[in-house]
This record gives sequence, structure tokens and C-alpha cells, in this order.
Amino acid sequence: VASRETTDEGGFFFTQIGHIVTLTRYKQSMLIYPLFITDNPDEVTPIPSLPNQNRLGLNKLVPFLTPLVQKGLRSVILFGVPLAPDAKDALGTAADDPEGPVIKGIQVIRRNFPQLFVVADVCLCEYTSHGHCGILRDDGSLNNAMSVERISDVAMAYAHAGAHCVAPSDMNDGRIRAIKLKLIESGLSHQVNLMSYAAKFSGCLYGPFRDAAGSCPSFGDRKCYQLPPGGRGLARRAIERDIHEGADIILVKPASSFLDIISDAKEIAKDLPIAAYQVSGEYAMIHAGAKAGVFDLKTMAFESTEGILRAGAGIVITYFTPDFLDWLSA
Ligand SMILES: NCC[C@H](CC(=O)O)[C@@H](CN)CCC(=O)O
Ligand SMILES: [Zn+2]
Repeated sequence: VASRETTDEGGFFFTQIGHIVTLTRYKQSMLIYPLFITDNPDEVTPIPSLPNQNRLGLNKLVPFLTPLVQKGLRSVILFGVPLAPDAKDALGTAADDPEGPVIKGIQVIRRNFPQLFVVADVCLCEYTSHGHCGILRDDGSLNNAMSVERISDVAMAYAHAGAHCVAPSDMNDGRIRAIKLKLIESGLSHQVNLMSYAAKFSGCLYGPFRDAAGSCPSFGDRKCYQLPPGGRGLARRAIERDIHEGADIILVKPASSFLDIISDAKEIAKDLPIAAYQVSGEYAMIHAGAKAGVFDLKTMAFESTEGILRAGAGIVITYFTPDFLDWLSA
């Protein structure tokens, strides 16, 4: 790619090539923007721990998304935030409420922005009274069979509502197979993608999201169903399993401290797109570092994303999406 000759401008030459290579990696089409949709139709509420991000009511989606779509936004991932006091119960009933924020949000976005690719995150933690990503047994552990049945039903509700892709972030074993079988049985498997959070690790980087979505576990943590941060072999096995269960896209999360896992995913899932989620804590850390004067915000946003792309991701879920739409069109 680059000439071997070293000239006085050698360093400049390599830098320029590097810059060109870097720029060719960034495209608006690789970005998926997370949206928090509430059941208060006219709400626009800033999320203090997630700079520049808001919870939006259904009536605010079109005015909020219109300028972003004009700047090249291509994909969004929806998270429902039921705020009604009685909205939560042990089964996460509100998750697939036909009048709920995600199903209505899918319909509003599909109707107004036919060019947008709509991903629906599928989980129960935003809708359960206990805040866990499934249905619990009496002893507080996850009932895998009931959770998989419920999660796959919610995924189907989103698919029927018009989601182009469903992305179960619950981490219950077997939910990929269950969702794929239901998509096939309903005749939707050729038009609804299944993105698996195959390698999703437990850890301390999800706080701002849980603030935004009101999805903190009321007791315990997610260590018994999210992967242990040191579990590289577990992640490799989960990726292989989910490929065989029918995943169409493999997602790794968090991103920057799991670049090796992104590379593993790229190696294992050779024929599938690889996505990475720069989670709320990663995003908030970059903002905090910039605010503290450690680095320039834009520079670090690019540098952190460059590592994610270099590791092998072709899709990046990031809260920096609106910024990148501006930075890439400048
Ligand atoms: N269903 C789990 C949601 C999970 C956070 C958590 O474990 O609580 C992620 C959403 N898929 C959080 C994403 C983020 O932190 O940005
Ligand atoms: Zn969850």
C-alpha cells in the first residue's frame, strides 16, 4: 500500500496513507444510534449521566430524527422506557404492549422514515419490577425456559410491528434458536434480521444506560447471565453457538475493552457481519475525560472507534452517532 522508500516526507507519506485508510473505514452506514423512547408522548428529558442524550416521547421522534436522517443517519436501535408507575411487573408484560413505546416507536419510524433500518432491542429488564433480564424463580435465579419463551414472544411482537432486526440483549441461553424458529414459523425469517448480543460481558460500564432506561436490577447483578469479563473461551463458544442457532449478526459488548473478542468474532463468524456496542459507560468516560482536559472529545471519539473497526467490527452502535454525522460530513 505505502511506498517503502523513505524520503524526507516519509513520515508525512505514511501519515497521509494512514489517514486515507482511516477515513475509508468510517461511513455513516456503519453507525447504529440508540434511542430511548418513553410512554410519555411529549417528553424530551436529558439523561444526566449520558451527555447529549435524551429520553424521547413518541411525538418527538419525527422532529428529532429528521435532521439526523438528512445528515445521513441510516440505523437506529430502540429501547423502551415505560415510566408509568404501574407499568412494571414480574413478567415484563409492558415489553410487548401494542400501545407501548417500542411497538409504537417502530411504527412511527417506519411510517415517517422508510429509509431507516430499525433495530428493536429485546429484553425484559426495562419492564420487570425486579429489573432483571428475564423471569425469575422464587429463589431469585433466572428461569431460563420461561425467560426464553417470553423473550422470543416479545421479539416476535417487534418483528410483526415492522422491525427490520430484533436484538435480544437478555443473554438467556437458547433465545437465539427460539426466536429464529418463531421467525421461520411465522414466515418472517427472510425479512427480519436476528442480531445476537452473543458476547456481552458483565461489568461496570452500563450505569448511564440503566439510569436512562430505569433498568437497574433491584437486587443482585447480571453476573449469572452475562459473560464474565475474563471469559474469552466462553465468548468464543457463545459466538459459535449463536451462529448455529441462526444469528444473522454477531454483537460484542462492551467494545473498547473487548477488542480481542471482536477479533475472535470476526475470525469465528467469517460470513456474518460483526457489530460492536460502545456502551453508555464507555461513552460517558470519553466525555468525562474530555471535560477533565485529558484529551479532545472528537479525537478520542475517532480513536476509540478506530480501534473497534481495526479489531474487525463493521457495525458500531454508538451514542456518538449524531456527532459522527456532523464530523463525517464536514
Ligand atoms: N438488557 C441489558 C441492557 C444492557 C445493560 C445492562 O446490562 O443493564 C445494555 C443495553 N443492551 C446497556 C447498553 C449501554 O450501556 O449502553
Ligand atoms: Zn436486559
